[in-house]
Amino acid sequence: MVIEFSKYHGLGNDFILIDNRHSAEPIVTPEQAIQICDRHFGIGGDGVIFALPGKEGTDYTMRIYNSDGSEPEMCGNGIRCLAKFIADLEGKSEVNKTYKIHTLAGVITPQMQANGYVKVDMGTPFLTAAEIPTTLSTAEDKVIAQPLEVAGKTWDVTCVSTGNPHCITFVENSDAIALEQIGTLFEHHPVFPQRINTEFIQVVKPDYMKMRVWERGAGITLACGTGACASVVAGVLNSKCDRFCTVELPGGCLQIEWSATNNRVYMTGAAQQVFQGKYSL
Ligand SMILES: N[C@H](CCC[C@H](N)C(=O)O)C(=O)O
Repeated sequence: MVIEFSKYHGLGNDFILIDNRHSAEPIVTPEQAIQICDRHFGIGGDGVIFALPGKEGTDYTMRIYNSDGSEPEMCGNGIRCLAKFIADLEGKSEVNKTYKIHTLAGVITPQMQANGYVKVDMGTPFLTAAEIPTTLSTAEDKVIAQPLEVAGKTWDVTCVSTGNPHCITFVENSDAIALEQIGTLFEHHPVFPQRINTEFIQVVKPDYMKMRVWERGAGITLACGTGACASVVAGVLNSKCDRFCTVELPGGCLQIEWSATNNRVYMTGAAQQVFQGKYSL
């Protein structure tokens, strides 16, 4: 089977996007997604994203497979890429156009901005141990600055779900973290029954933080949108940052706001198409 695809990235977090509007199920299997994402034997990417028909009153449905074939609930950089992909498919790019996208994390609404960026209402964060999920605290308790032993060191971690699970720890120097060695130890730690995305945050000033990330199902990526949102929520919960914060990732910057008025998180950033092609499965 030959599939047509478009390659997009959000701050270097890169995805293969597939027009799946003619089928209610993804036309590529998780096993095929692993092959497609391989950077030597396939197209190369952090994941595969499908634009499926909308349901329950939404315009489209987003499904995504990580590069290890697992299916996460949501992807922040990915949904900005999807919004751009949809505008390209529909042959129009309307400033302030908002798409209603059905995801496994609920209905998410990306809005096209005049400067070409995309602003996304990411919904409300989930903070109890049961909602992450994690066994680090009792089910109905929040997980804020809790000790977690990883690689012979005790880390103070705060857990936030943005539809997908995140573990955030604040460090003096995010560049000094040996992500290659410890990222997978966090991801597969037994206190995270659905694995975890882990963010290492250096707060430069109250409205500016640096972030590095080890993603569940993808490893080290250049950016993580849901992770940036979760990190600002964790920063506010730990009184380390403002509710409106710039997050600098290796691939670029995102503007994140955790609204004090409606408890929703907003993410604004770029998303770009880099090439299109056909791939033989
Ligand atoms: N690897 C993540 C999904 C992609 C999230 C990230 N790429 C983003 O931009 O939010 C997970 O399994 O939860």
